[in-house]
Amino acid sequence: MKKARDLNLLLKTTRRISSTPKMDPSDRYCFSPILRWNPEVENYFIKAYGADHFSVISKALTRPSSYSCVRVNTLKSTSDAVIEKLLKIIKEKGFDGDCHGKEGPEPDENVGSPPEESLKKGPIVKCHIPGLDYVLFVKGSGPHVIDYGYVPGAPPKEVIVSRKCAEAVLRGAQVFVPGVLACSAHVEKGDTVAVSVAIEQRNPNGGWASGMTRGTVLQGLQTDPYYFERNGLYIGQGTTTMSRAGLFRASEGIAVDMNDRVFRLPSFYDVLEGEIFLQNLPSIVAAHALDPQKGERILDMCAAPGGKTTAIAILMKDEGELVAIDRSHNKAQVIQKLAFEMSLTCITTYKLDALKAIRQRNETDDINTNQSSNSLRFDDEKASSSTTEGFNSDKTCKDNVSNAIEDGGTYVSKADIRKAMRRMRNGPGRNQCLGGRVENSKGFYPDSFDRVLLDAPCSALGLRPRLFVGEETIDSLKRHATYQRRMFDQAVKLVRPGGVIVYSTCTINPGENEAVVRYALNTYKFLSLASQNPRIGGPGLVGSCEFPDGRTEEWLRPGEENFVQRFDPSSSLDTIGFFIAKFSVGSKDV
Ligand SMILES: C[S@@+](CC[C@H](N)C(=O)[O-])C[C@H]1O[C@@H](n2cnc3c(N)ncnc32)[C@H](O)[C@@H]1O
Repeated sequence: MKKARDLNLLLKTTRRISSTPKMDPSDRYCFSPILRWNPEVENYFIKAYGADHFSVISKALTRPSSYSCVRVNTLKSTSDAVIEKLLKIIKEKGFDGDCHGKEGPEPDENVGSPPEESLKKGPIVKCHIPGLDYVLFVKGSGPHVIDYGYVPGAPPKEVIVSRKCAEAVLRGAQVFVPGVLACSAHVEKGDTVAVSVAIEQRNPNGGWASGMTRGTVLQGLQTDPYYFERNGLYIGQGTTTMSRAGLFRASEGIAVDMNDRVFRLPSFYDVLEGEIFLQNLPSIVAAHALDPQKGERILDMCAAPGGKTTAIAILMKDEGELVAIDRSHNKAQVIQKLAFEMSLTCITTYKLDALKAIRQRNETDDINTNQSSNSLRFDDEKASSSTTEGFNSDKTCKDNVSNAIEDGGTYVSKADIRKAMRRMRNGPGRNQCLGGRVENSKGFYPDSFDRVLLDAPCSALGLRPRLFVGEETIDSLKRHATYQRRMFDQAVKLVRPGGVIVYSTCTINPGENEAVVRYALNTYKFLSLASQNPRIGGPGLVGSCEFPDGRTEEWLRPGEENFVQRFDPSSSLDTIGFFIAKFSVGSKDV
């Protein structure tokens, strides 16, 4: 009876509806997004994975993993202590950590495949991979069918948010004012609203746009523009913190306080700061693959926000020198702050373009040195990190400056000494952050690192949840790969013979993964693929792909596939899409 009535409603609607598949209006509230790809990119991925597998990957990308992965700072705490604290937080504050007083969900057996069978035993378990018992999995659940209070003819009040906002909400965030695009008429502060997402649609000139004007008034009826585009795109229910007028007048703040989301994942934002770090499992595995050792000099070439940097520092037991660079000053500050919070002192952070990371041996501008590794340590790091320790006399400053010079065994100009003393006296100034000032660097000498991690900027086509990926074209994917090769060239120069390079990305694109490995092996005969520990990802792609323009992209050759790790978002590990390759560096004379 209800179905017949709803069908009648459907039939009464406009021309637009006749081209839309008919569905029960209440079905529109079941979360079932379809990822839209650029057609050429879709064809390319279908060639790589096969149509069926690619469709499963595509679907997995629209959902978050069914668990959160927490890395314990073992220099400050233990897994057991953290489990105890997190369980207490969940009990006191509710599962989303937002103090709504909600109970955590009962373990739900139908939420995909968690990484460990043992997740069924409770909401938090230790990772069973040998050496990774400091990694904790906190179980989430979903997709849930939320009762939005749909009544035919009297639809629930609604808020439509931007796609980026929705992706964040699915990961546990609130709806912030800038993310709100449209809202029902007569919404008041404290109203319960159904939250859905406006996703980019193809427009007549071939581009993509959500086409929604901010401030649109929704009736919630099928005559609303965008009504049908949002079938299956409802992401949760929340309470408005302001009226409709306020939502579009304000420029910041929480707009909708989410009460329920289609995926319930623990949000440990701002919880146990310095003691834990929320990080994807493959990223932690990448730090292990690098196999950093105490006392070594290691470079993290694209380090912000510092997730892998801090994981590496902990594996080094905070002994040695870990140089973390990022092109963006603000992002480099985030690394510095994180290192400070985690009490990691072996990390030196610089703002530096990795493409200009090589410093020639004859460069003498303001520092002369005959040793390769520590030349920038005094002026960039020691002086500034000392600043945070609160030196208050010129004598102390001078002593520290002198010690720093002696430590590094380098010549430092008087101007540098004056600058360092000023910094120590004055404390943090402009551009400084918790953890000290982030300096620019002039680069590093060739062969000056034992190990290099190149966690390259990429198309990020492995990150989850993604609700739209149509912006990536074959050309844009090619540009990412070109950039990665140029970065790899720098990594090869900076690592010493006998050293190690780990290359990683968070994309499923073989052009940025296997094809970069092929480039590396073809170009640098002294590189060889090395085995990784742990190895929990799947094998790499072997073969090649021909593009319509005649270009051929070569991937791995038989025998190479088991040296790399490919994390498939649709696999039972239920991680983001990720790729890791490890290279041993032989003698560069060959
Ligand atoms: C994939 S993210 C790195 C994530 C990081 N490794 C982590 O685990 O937290 C890539 C980073 O590369 C940085 N980046 C992009 N181009 C760069 C360049 N030319 N030099 C240095 N950093 C660059 C970006 O600012 C971004 O922070």
